[in-house]
Amino acid sequence: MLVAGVDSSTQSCKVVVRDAASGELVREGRAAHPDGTEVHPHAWWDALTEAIAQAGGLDDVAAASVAGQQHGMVCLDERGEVVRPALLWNDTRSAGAAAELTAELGGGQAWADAVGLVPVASFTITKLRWLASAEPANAERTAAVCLPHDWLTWKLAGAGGLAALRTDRSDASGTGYWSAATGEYRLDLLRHAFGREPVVPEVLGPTGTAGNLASGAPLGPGAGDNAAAALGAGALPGDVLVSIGTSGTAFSVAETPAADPSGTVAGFADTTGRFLPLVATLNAARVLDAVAALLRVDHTELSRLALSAPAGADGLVLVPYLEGERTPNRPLSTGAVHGLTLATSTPAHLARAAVEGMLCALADGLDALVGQGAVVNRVILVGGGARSEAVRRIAPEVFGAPVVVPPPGEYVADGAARQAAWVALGGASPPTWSGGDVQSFDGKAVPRIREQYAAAREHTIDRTA
Ligand SMILES: Nc1ncnc2c1ncn2[C@@H]1O[C@H](COP(=O)(O)OP(=O)(O)O)[C@@H](O)[C@H]1O
Ligand SMILES: O=C(CO)[C@@H](O)[C@H](O)COP(=O)(O)O
Repeated sequence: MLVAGVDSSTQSCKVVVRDAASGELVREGRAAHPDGTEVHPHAWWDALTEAIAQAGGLDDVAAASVAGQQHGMVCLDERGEVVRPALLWNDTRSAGAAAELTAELGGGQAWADAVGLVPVASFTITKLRWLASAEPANAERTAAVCLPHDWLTWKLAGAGGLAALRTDRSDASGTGYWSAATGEYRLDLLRHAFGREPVVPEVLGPTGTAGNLASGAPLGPGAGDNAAAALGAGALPGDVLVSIGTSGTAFSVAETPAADPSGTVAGFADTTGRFLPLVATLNAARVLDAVAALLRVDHTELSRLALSAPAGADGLVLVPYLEGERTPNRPLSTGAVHGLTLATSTPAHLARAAVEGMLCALADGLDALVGQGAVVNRVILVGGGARSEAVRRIAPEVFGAPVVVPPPGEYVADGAARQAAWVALGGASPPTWSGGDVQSFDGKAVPRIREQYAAAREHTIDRTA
């Protein structure tokens, strides 16, 4: 029996077809998404269609699930047409709306108590407030609001009217108007932010059916991409996953919901009925892409250069806020390089500083997770950036914990496929799939890297345009 999993992530769409019982990879496909922080959902549909065709189609799968980038605002009119291009999780134009909403409810503690998170520009609720004030005509036409994975699932199921929209706990928990702790929508907060109450998707449990493919096979509830990665990588208690994709994320599966009034840790839900406390940065793999482009080298050479410089890069520090930042909440910030001397003005030092700076921002996130009760026995590194040898070797020096890297793979799409297998096979828990051999990296912590980063990270300037 075959099942399919989809990862509609920021930069691309990936489809895997796996054996439901063993997890063995049978077929796969992928297609690129357009650049930008505002993307028309039709571009995701085109990429999904292409990736499905590459993967040999879905006619023979017993179930399928879609995972996707979180938080993106997809507005639909009464007929189910898309009202405007979606604002993605990394679009910072709603930063002002986030500050307004936080103040209006009485601050971070009130939001953490209500929905387990404190508004920042990434979250859907702030984008809806922005829409209501910046584009009132589009807000007026909006009859329903959903997320990228909800919309793609709905399309695969035949787009049968707004009442057919479905979502899952993990993605609902990133909207700002659904509480992981209570499992209920906070439609009062949605109304407060948007001025009225559009249709929102029904939230399914871990193996609920969101609709059916043309073949009649069920579609699982799907998931936010980070929750799907946790399922795909088979994270255990004491594991913290760090994903280095377009976003950098650090998260763990927890038995109790998080409610961090500082907003650093978001109290999301997972795919199994548990919780997923998570810290996200806006700047991860693309920092390495940018520095590789600057140095006119590919990723293999960037990695070689980084590993040829000493730990700490002789004091050269790169603060990686190239896209503004979400954690810490500095949407207008730019990146910075500190510690330039004649000796540190080399490609190797800059490459090392880029890897260290990107990882230091994530290490700050790990500290925050520990502050919310997470135990870090080991870090599981996934995402495109985890393919870099320099990232793998430098990560334990920065994180101060052993790092394991599962075999290169599409862990988000795999998590979606594992959810689909759970839907197809039934049972109290998802099927056990063997994950393959992990590589372990046990380098000793080098505290100086984080100390010099901590001294440098406040010294940035805001963008002027
Ligand atoms: N060997 C590598 N070293 C560093 N970065 C890499 C490497 N291979 C891919 N990447 C980067 O990983 C990113 C894609 O990772 P992925 O996890 O698929 O992102 P997303 O899920 O956000 O679309 C791209 O920015 C890509 O350039
Ligand atoms: O906003 C978040 C998590 O809160 C991001 O992690 C998005 O879910 C995008 O993920 P990638 O495309 O970078 O994997």
